[in-house]
Order: sequence, then C-alpha cells, then structure tokens
Amino acid sequence: MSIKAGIVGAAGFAGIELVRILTEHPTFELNVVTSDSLAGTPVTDLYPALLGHTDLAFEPHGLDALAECDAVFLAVPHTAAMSQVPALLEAGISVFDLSADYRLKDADVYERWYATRHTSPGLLEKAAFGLPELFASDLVRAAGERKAGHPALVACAGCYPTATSLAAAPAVRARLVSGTVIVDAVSGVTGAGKKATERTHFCFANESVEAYGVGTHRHTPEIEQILGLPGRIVFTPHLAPLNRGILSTVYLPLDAEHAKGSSIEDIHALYEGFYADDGFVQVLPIGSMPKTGSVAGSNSCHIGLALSQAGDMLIAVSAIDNLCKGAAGQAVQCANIVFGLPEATGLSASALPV
Ligand SMILES: NC(=O)C1=CN([C@@H]2O[C@H](COP(=O)(O)OP(=O)(O)OC[C@H]3O[C@@H](n4cnc5c(N)ncnc54)[C@H](OP(=O)(O)O)[C@@H]3O)[C@@H](O)[C@H]2O)C=CC1
Ligand SMILES: CC(=O)N[C@@H](CCC(=O)OP(=O)(O)O)C(=O)O
Repeated sequence: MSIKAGIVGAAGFAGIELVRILTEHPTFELNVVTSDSLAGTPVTDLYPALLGHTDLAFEPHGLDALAECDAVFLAVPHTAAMSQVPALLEAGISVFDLSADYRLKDADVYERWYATRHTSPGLLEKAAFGLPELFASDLVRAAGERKAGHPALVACAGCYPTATSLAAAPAVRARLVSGTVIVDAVSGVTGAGKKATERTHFCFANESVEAYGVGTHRHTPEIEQILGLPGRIVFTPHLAPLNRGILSTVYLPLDAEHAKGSSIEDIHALYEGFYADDGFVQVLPIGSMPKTGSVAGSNSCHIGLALSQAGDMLIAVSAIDNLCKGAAGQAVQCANIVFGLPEATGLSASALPV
C-alpha cells in the first residue's frame, strides 16, 4: 500500500521537516511539495541536507497540484490554512493542519486570540485534536471516518502546548492540581518560522534570551483547552539562541486534599503508568531533568519531575524538538493513526546523541 501525500508550505521550517520525515517513510509517498516563492526550484537547491533523498521541486500552491493526494499536510500560517481546508476536504483529501486554525473548539475564542474571523467554524467540531498521547480517541474517530469514505481533518497541537500539556496532563487528569498553573517555556528560533524578524534575526537572537508575549501569548487558550483548566494558565514563552527545541517548566500547585502525602515516587509512578503505552514519551528517572539537545531531530518528549521544598508544588519539565514532536513529527504520527498504520512508522529515529 502507498498513500499519496503532499505538503503545502514545504519550503518553510515545519514544511521541510515534513519533507525530511516523509521522504524516508515506508508507506507515505511524497509526490507534491508547494511553495509560491520558490516554484520550479528543486528542494535540494534550498536544503542541500536532503541531497540524495528527494528529486522533488517546489510547485505553486493550488488544489490542482494536490488533486491526486490522499493526504495533505498544511505547513502554512494560520488563516492561510482555513482558506484551503474546506476545498481539500470536499475533494476527498484528508488534511493534517499544522496551523492553529482548527485547534480551538470555540470560534469566539479563536477570533479573540487570533484577531481574525473564522471562515469555516462549522469544521471546528469535526477536527480531531492532533496530540495522540492525550486525544487518542479523537484520532481513532477520524480514522474510522476516513475508512468510511469521509476525509479526516486533524488540527495538530501547537509546539508549546504539546510540550507543556504532556508535562502537566498526568497530574491534572489525576486531579492532583488546584489553582493557577504557571508555565515558563523556552523555544529555539526555528519556532518563529523561516523569515527573520527584529526578534529572530541572528544579531538580535544570538547571545540573548528574552521573554515575549508575556500575558498575551495565543497558546494560552490552547493549553487551557487541552488541560481543561479555563483561566488557570499563566504562560510565558522565551526565545533562546538555539535552532531547535522547547523546554517547558510547569509549576503545578498540588491540591491539599488529593495530593496530600503524595511523594515524588508516587507521582513518578503515576506518570510512568500514564505514558506506559506511549513510546514517544519518556519519563526520566527521579533526579534527572530533560534537555533539548537530547530530543533534537526526534519525535520524543522527555519529562523530568520534582517536588518543591515545601512539597506543595509539582515541577514538571519537558523537552521536545519544536519542529518534530512540536510540528512535523506529530503530524506524521497523527497521519499514521488516521491511515491505520503503527503510530511510530517513519518516526523511529533517535535524536543525535551529541
Ligand atoms: N516552526 C515551528 O516550530 C512550528 C510551526 N507550526 C506551524 O506550522 C505552520 C508553518 O510554520 P513555519 O514552517 O514555522 O513557517 P515558515 O514561515 O517557515 O513557513 C511557512 C510557509 O508557508 C507558506 N505560506 C505563507 N503564506 C501562505 C499562504 N497564504 N498560502 C500558502 N502558503 C503560504 C510560505 O510558502 P512560500 O514558500 O509559498 O512563500 C512558507 O514557506 C504555521 O502555521 C506554524 O504555526 C506548528 C508548530 C511548530
Ligand atoms: C519562537 C516562536 O516565535 N514561536 C512561535 C510558536 C511556534 C508556532 O509556530 O506556533 P504553533 O505551534 O501555534 O503553530 C510563537 O511564539 O508564536
């Protein structure tokens, strides 16, 4: 069996990571990669790292180029995705959207945080949430729909929400947490996309770390939705001089009644049990903390756990590669599930050890 795939926005950072993964995938057959600004250019002219792995050239965006695809990955900015999704679904093509356009279930919340009108709010309910470790049943439903002849729409989770929610979910779902959850997260510069800005230009980003979007970042409602904690997330992202990686430190106040007497050993066992069947999540031994360098280039999420000195706060730290588990790898993981393949197909590479 081969599944014909296309990538829209393939010249961007998330898009080219999809090219890297899909050219090695045993079942997806990458046939179309689109970019308006680079139409006609071989992929390897822009990204020589892929020499010997693909002969594809970028094609202009448009439904015609994608018509033969079974699956299309949208690696385009938000708003650009929702202008394409309805037509792709109508053409019978399953869509894996890396943008934020179909992540928030409430169109009003989307419109408030993204300051733009949602043009297909009727699809928000249909969209499966693309974070397999926490929303497996959504993806199983989408797989069933696809099998019955209805194309799937998967709204892949954002990069910071993925790292943060994987760190927090076992404690939150076990009702160990009360009050406000504070998140400090650090991202590499590829998280901001390919176009250099005054924040991401080498000369400003190198040798410097800064907080941004303080109190206002659009991933706040997404994390609240995933964890079911409306109004209880304070999220501060930081930009660090790395290419790839997110490190998210999550401070979870423990509920006096439920968490009373919980030791770090109890909580560690809870996390290990929660992720026992999830091969991409590794809960590190007590005393170890994750680092972005240990997951770069892989679809892994490493989680470290500690209690505050007073014992009333769980500190959960996670590391992912923003381009892989935070974007392209996660999208392929979702596509594997939707097309009935083992979820790790094409994603088993380890990170670079050094
Ligand atoms: N970078 C990351 O770590 C993550 C990114 N994402 C999401 O993935 C998407 C892509 O992000 P990223 O790769 O970083 O961004 P980039 O800016 O690197 O790339 C975006 C690509 O989208 C294309 N594009 C821009 N506007 C349109 C349009 N109107 N229609 C079609 N294509 C368009 C551009 O293509 P062209 O070549 O035609 O100019 C460009 O190559 C975004 O939605 C982002 O939020 C999600 C998780 C993490
Ligand atoms: C460092 C940086 O700028 N990161 C981006 C988030 C990455 C991204 O592309 O957002 P999604 O995960 O929602 O798609 C930001 O803060 O907006």
